[in-house]
Amino acid sequence: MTQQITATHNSTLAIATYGLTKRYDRHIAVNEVELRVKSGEIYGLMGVNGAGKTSMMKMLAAAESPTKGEIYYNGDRLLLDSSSSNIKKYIGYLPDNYPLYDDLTVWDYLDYFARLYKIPASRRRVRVYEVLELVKLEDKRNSLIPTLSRGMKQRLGLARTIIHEPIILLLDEPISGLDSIARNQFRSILQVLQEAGMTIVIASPILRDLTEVCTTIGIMEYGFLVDDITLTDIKQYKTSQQILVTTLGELTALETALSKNSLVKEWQRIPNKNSLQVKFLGGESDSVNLLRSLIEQGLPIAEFNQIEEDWETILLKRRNYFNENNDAFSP
Ligand SMILES: Nc1ncnc2c1ncn2[C@@H]1O[C@H](COP(=O)(O)OP(=O)(O)OP(=O)(O)O)[C@@H](O)[C@H]1O
Repeated sequence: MTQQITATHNSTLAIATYGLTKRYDRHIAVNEVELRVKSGEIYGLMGVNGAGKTSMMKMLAAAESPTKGEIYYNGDRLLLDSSSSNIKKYIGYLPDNYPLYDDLTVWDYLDYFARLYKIPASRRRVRVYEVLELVKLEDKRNSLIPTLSRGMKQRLGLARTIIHEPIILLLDEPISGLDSIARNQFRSILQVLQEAGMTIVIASPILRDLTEVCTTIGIMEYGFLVDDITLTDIKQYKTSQQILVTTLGELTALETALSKNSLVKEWQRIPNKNSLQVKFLGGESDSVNLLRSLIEQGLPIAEFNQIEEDWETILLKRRNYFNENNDAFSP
């Protein structure tokens, strides 16, 4: 049975789950989740506290068994018994609130995990140096862990997670509580790991923590994976652009001129400004033509700017659209 399922599953997906469900007594923490993570991407799992992210990550890391459903890594099914030891070797899992040992130095801590992963003595020293260099903690190798800053501790946690050279990383809230410099440092390390070919899943309740680094964002609500969106989706979405147009003349004259352009879908007046926010269906050259025609009609245009929509606005719009239409989203 497993063989047949494996054969039909898409092995270009680094991670795929089918009907993945976790129930604690009568509470369903993860509900029939169909996660798809492509090889080499950084996938952000976003959801408010209690949405089910940690339960999801624990199942992906084989730290907890699903109540129902299946997990596949590169087309191979993950099972909790010893039959999946080959898959587990390639997973690095950084749990939320993982323990750091206060009486160890940075070096001893990493050396301890290298031994746990049975990295041979001849390779261990080199590997500890490699990860220390990657997370930029070489200078701290002889420091006791309690003397590290929060950002350094998070980077040490990441170093521990990659010590055995996994190809899939599961990071549960790795940058929560870090200041912007520490977040930037952490993010640039993740980008290096992605460039090295790793597939990374990051869980966080804070969308901005994810949008700064992820290539796809999945949204969890009440245990369901309710949406996911890729950078490509966003580009498609942007085929309808928003343009801010400000006139030094009458707004009604601008509205009359806009109504003659078939690519102008609708507009909104901006309160206390002589401006309109215009939803425009054309591409960039069409918007140049629109500006030219407004000027040729004698309108005193003071401002004509594309408004960049951020991920938060787009995701919110998609959520509202799903809720109102109970249907698939189309930009
Ligand atoms: N071991 C457990 N026993 C019973 N209920 C649990 C257990 N672990 C989690 N839950 C419940 O499952 C739901 C999802 O919890 P989970 O920790 O997966 O969410 P989360 O999105 O990671 O939240 P947070 O951001 O706060 O970590 C919550 O209602 C939680 O109370």
